[in-house]
Amino acid sequence: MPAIKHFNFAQVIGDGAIGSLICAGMETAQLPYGRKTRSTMPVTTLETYHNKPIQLASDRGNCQRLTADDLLVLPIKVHQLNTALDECESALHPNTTVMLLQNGMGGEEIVSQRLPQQPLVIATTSHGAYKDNNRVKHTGLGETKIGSNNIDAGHWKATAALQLLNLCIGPARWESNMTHALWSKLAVNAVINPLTALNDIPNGELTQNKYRNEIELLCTEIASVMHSQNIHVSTRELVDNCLNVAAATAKNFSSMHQDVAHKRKTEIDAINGFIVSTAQKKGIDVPINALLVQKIKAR
Ligand SMILES: NC(=O)C1=CN([C@@H]2O[C@H](COP(=O)(O)OP(=O)(O)OC[C@H]3O[C@@H](n4cnc5c(N)ncnc54)[C@H](OP(=O)(O)O)[C@@H]3O)[C@@H](O)[C@H]2O)C=CC1
Ligand SMILES: CC(C)(CO)C(=O)C(=O)O
Repeated sequence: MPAIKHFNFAQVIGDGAIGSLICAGMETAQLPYGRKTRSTMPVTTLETYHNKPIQLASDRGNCQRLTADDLLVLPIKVHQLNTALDECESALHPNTTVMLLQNGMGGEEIVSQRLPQQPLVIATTSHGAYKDNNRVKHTGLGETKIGSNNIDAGHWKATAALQLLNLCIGPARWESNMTHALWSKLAVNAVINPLTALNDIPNGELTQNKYRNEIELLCTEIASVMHSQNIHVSTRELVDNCLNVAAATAKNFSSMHQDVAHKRKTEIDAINGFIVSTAQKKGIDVPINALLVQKIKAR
């Protein structure tokens, strides 16, 4: 069997929760990586799920010059992508692979409009991590899906990206239909994130009966928008999936809950906002999603 080719170097943008998990995986596997951070107190340590501390490589303020055999990892929010690309675009080779890793939609469009020829892989993860000053704690084990609309699964860059994610936030698997995987995750985030943020509750509380009606109405809207994108799921499947994730992450406070609590910009535009704008284009009414966008923005 031929040896797997790795990326020569991975440039990770930010020292966020998920980015730090990825760096810790590369640190452990002794793969070359760099971090571009901008905080006054950058993350130095990742505490693993089993409480083992891993020291991360020192950060640098700039993106390093990257070659065709390197990887740019963007584990940042959709609304942070344009700034990151402004800062990194000139450091990219036309064949540097770019990896997107975030909740919500719109990231692929931003990157492919700005860098239409760039090899691009898109990933979504259900691992949980929490950033507290200069430490990140791996709080929940999950899995990661990855796919691409411009690299074949057999290309070495696809294999290398999958291998990297398996080392850092595995188990990871290649999805031939990433659009489907992203919509499924979007549906979960569109229910759990705003409802936990607005009701100030951990994820597990959403399994209580008093939230069931709102969750069902929300999932009915989301299922009809997904249907308009040729993704055929029933309201029942969406509700069950949301409740399963809420139960599996019962003690977690969702990322939107944390953003609201810390008065940070939320990802509502890339989550429920994306559902609303997709629905508008198709002439579908989604009043509950629209109301959640309004309510989160009013926080
Ligand atoms: N944390 C989790 O458990 C999970 C998160 N996700 C998703 O993954 C994505 C990332 O989440 P998470 O890691 O939690 O987010 P964080 O806010 O912890 O991480 C993003 C980090 O990147 C930094 N950053 C953004 N742009 C730049 C830039 N141009 N240069 C340098 N640093 C930059 C931010 O800095 P600053 O603070 O200054 O903005 C921030 O520290 C989100 O879409 C989230 O929804 C998905 C699954 C689970
Ligand atoms: C899966 C879930 C809801 C876990 O909290 C999440 O992705 C988030 O908080 O953004």
